[in-house]
Amino acid sequence: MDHQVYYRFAQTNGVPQESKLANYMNIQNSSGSLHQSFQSKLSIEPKKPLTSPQCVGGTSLVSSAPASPNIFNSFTPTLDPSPIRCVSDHPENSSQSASPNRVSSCSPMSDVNNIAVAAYQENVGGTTYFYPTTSETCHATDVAVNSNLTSDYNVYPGTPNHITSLKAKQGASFFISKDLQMELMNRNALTLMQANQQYADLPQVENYHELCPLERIPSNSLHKTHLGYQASMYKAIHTKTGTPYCLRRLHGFRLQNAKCMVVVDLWKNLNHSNIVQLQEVFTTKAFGDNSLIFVYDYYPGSETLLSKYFSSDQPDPFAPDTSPRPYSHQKNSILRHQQNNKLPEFLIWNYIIQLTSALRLIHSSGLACRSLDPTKIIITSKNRLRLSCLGVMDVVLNENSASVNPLALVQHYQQEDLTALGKLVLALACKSTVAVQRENISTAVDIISRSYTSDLRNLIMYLLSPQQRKSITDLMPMIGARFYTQMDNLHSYIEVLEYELSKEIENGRLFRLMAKLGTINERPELNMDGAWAETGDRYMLKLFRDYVFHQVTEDGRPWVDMAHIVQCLNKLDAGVPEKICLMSRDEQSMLVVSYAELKHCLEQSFHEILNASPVKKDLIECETEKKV
Ligand SMILES: Nc1ncnc2c1ncn2[C@@H]1O[C@H](COP(=O)(O)OP(=O)(O)OP(=O)(O)O)[C@@H](O)[C@H]1O
Repeated sequence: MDHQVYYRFAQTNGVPQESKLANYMNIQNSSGSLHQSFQSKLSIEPKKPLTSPQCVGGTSLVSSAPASPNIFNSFTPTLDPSPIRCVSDHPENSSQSASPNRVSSCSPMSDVNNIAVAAYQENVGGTTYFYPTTSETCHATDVAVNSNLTSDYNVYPGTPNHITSLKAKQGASFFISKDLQMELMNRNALTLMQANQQYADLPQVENYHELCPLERIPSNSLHKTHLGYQASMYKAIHTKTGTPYCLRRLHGFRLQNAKCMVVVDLWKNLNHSNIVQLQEVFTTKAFGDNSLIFVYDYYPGSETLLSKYFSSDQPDPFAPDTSPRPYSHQKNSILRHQQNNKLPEFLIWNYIIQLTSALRLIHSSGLACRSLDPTKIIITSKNRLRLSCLGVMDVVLNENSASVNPLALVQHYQQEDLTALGKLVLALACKSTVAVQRENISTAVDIISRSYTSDLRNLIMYLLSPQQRKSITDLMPMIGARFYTQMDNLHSYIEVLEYELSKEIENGRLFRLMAKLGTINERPELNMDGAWAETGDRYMLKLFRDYVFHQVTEDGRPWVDMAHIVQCLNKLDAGVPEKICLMSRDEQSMLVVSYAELKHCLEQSFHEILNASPVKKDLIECETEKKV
């Protein structure tokens, strides 16, 4: 089959693009598809002109790679294998030396992001080549690496060394890791979750709608929690911002006075990574009663420490043994249970660090938690703990009477917090909530002395000792160097997340590019022009779309290669001077075109669409306005 090869430059108008811009050569190709044998035939082109350095504005991209049409072989994973050197403009370069072969009709390649690329053409053996003009060519001696030179495109920076081992484990990918993806998607799904039919009649409460219970709402009002008040939890969406929140409702609660709102304001200002932030507190009759609502940040997929570690499925080893077995027998079974189920010590210290960190802020703000309980601490992924019920006790008990010294009261509650922390750590170490009951404490401490370090035991003993006046700051030396381990783990995890994020930034960039391509390709009409998408610049982009996405093997089967797609899009985004060969669908014509030209076509065509569009929005608009 005969193919006509056209070298196209700048002349983007005219229908079709195959208007003869240059001489052509005929190439025999048996299959007609874009495959290697065809490519090898094309690479017979003389190398000399094609390897000449090409200067883009003040920056020269000196490439040793042949610029011959390269189809399958060009799918190497790097953007451009050639070394890229930044060359400053040299006065000598600006004088254009005329060459007999250079035709004055050569049109400078039009502005690509303000980068003018001029060109001349030359006929070698019947094939026309286009080169940058002398003014643009730069001598190697002029090369001066200018570190301040900024480009309008990003080059994929590779993977940081410390991530590579992890990457090797996970398997390199263009996308965010599967585990993280699943986790985030799961959270999204939970955030979008809607109440089923049973709760369809839940009202809108002030600015919060789409209420969805986070636990079964007990129909029995005798099911009391929170100091005698029935309580329920909902996810709700803020009507104005669309942000999800968590509402804790106390049923049938009448607020006597508004003094407690002073403390509420203190809680609202408390911001810490281990605290569920309180947003607001209000009363409502929307449920048909007097309800008190506490609005907190919503953390999808969280569960309480109680449900995570103290499952009711397993019998508690510390539960009173009614059988007539000797005490030693029960102690042995507790030991066995503890050995089989015990939490790793580093995890317990991890929790201690998080909880003490939150308590430190709370106490130093003149407040007390008062709900340090496994049911009021939520845990999300990566063992992140958060105190989830802050401020409720202060409002419900509302002890702001004149007779009470508020400072003394807070100090008392802070001491209670520390005792509660000791019990919590003991319960976690024994995996038993019954272990913290007064009669079990000595057995429990004995048990943990056998399983954990003396540091952990000492911390628990300190917190549970009734005599001393304790302080949260006393715990810091007890935690000691474990802080550094925790920090190191956190920093490593941040680096992993940043690496995952950087991949998605690249994907976002390519998505915007594809959004532009998709907006242009196959558009039925623009400004009453039904042939718009099939002519001029758009025709080039259509062929490019085929080149990127519709490659086939020699025998016509689809060739799906992500690396090829990503590489082509990256080169398009960068507008590199590398040329590719595009073929019309009827296989009668081929066009040799550079990515820089294609990028220009894309920008031009997209602008045409934007200019005709009444609404210019979101990503595409941002992207476009940034570049214009
Ligand atoms: N801020 C929050 N974001 C998301 N889910 C939360 C949040 N706070 C609590 N939850 C979830 O709501 C559910 C109920 O929480 P709650 O604090 O009422 O615990 P509980 O074990 O039911 O305690 P109680 O028996 O005292 O009501 C739990 O599954 C918990 O994980």
